[in-house]
This record gives sequence, C-alpha cells and structure tokens, in this order.
Amino acid sequence: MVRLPLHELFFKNPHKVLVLDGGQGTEMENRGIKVANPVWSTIPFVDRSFWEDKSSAHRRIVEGMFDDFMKAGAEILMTVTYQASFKSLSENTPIKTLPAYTNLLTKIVDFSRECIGEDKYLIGTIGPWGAHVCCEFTGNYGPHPESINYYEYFRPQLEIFNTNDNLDLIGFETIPNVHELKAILSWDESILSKPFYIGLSVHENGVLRDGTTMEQIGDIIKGLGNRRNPNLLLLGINCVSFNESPDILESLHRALPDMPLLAYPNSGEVYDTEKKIWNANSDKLNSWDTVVKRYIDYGARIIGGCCRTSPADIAEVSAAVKKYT
Ligand SMILES: [Zn+2]
Repeated sequence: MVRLPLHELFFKNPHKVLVLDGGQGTEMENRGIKVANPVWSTIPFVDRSFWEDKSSAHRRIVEGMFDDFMKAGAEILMTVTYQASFKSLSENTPIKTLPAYTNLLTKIVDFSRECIGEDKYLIGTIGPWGAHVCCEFTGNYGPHPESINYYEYFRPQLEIFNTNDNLDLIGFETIPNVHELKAILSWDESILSKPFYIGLSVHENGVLRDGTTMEQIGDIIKGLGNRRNPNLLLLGINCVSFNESPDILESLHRALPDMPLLAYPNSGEVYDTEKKIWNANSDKLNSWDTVVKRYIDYGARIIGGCCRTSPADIAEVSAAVKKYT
C-alpha cells in the first residue's frame, strides 16, 4: 500500500499533522447541488445517472470539489456519507434492501478513492443517530437516550466501512449525546475493526450538546481501562463554533492529555435555524492561523473544516499547519 497505516504514520512522525478537507455538504450546495432533503449531501449518489453517466453534472461537481480540496492541501478526505445510514436511505429513497444499500455505499467509497488517488487518506464518515431526526445540534435524544439501539442503527454502515480497504479511517461525526458516545465506546474490535475517531458536537459554552462536560468525557474514556477499543485513534470536535473551538479543544486536552485529537470547526458563519440561512462571519474573531496553532499546541493530529468551510479555508489551514509543525 502507498499509504502508511495511520497509527504507524502518527507513531513514526510524532509531529505530523494531517490536513483534512472542508465541509462537503455545504460546499456541494455552493457548487449548485440541492441538498435540502432527508439524506442531505448523499442525494446525488442515489440518482442512477450519477453512476451511468460519467460526465453527469453532479459527478463533475463532486470530482471538482475533491480536486479543489486536494489542491488546497488536504491530505485526508471524507466520503460524503454523513446522512447515509441504512435507516435514512431506506426510509427516504428507493434504496430499500441491504444488498442495494451495500452496493450504493461501496460505490460511493470506491468512487471517492478514485477521485483522490492512492496516496491520500480516506475517511468513511458517519453522522450521529441524531442526524436521522435532525437533533445533532441539540443533543436532545428524547426521554430515554440510554435505551436507543445505537448499534442497530449504525451496524449496516459500519459493516461496509470495516471491510472496505479503500477506507483508512471511520469517522463518527457530530456526536451530541453522551449515551451515544458511551455506546460507540463500548464496541470492541469485532464491531469496529478499523481505526476510528469520534467528533463531538460541542456547544459554544464548551459542553457536549446534552450538557456533559469535557472532564466527564475524559473520565468516561479513562474509565474504559483495558476495555478501550485499540482502534480508537482520535477524539475531537467538529461542526463547532470557529471562535470557541480552541478553548474547547484545550479542555478536551486537559481532560485527556495523551489522547491524539482532531478538530474541524465551522467557517465562522452562524446558521439561523429558523430562517435557514447562514449569517456571515459573526463568529469569526480569530484567523485560521491562530486557531490552528492552538489546536497543534493541544495535540491535534488532524485539522480541517466542517460546515461552510471551502477550499480557500483549507488552504489557510494547510499554510498554518506547515508553519507550526
Ligand atoms: Zn458540519
């Protein structure tokens, strides 16, 4: 394989920080794909013309997006599968059976690998259970979040990602609820057999969306002891306030000083959930240079952008990573 396995790359190069791509869902939207639907940014892949017509407009847009993120300096990129759980797809699209689902997700992963080539790293992304019901930014999982069968929800996607060699890493993104976090952390190597990370959805006041503190999360992870899945490679934050993100990462680092971290915040624009619009840069008091420096100080090994970050943002991330590593 052209790529060193990620744990080896990080272990052999203690200062290596990988530049991640940006917010694909919102970038695809910027490039003209309508993503407002229950499977969000996975929608273009559901259309047969995406696969049958290699010059289809949507296919060109996704290829161009990967290309521009790589030109900006991204070394690790994500599949566009945030809202591609079996439940979401089977309830909202013509993909109704497990074989059809496996076929679609395999095609998406293999297509993404073709787009990025063999020397870049590829993450199979998985949105939280809450993405299915749109509550990843409230963390409100109803009266009994502890009774939700998270494994049943994630299993089809996990089984496909575990066994596809085109993927280097599995990414659980935007996890807002501590019961979901505990469920993921309880899964051993038979369920998560590939390196994985968990990206937390953290409120700008510094606690998980459901109110759990970073210190409590540190205790949960330390409490796993030797039950901790060796494939848990990184923990971090994503889709969080740009401006608050360095402080949040600092508190995570304090709670877990030896844990490799990752950070990919939003662009600094703020989403108005009522009007359904993004308000320009009201949250961006810092520059990428400043936040990236601080992430690296706190042990970040993967840094990129989430919603509304574009190749221009990733170019700034990349420049800062070069400067500070
Ligand atoms: Zn996001």
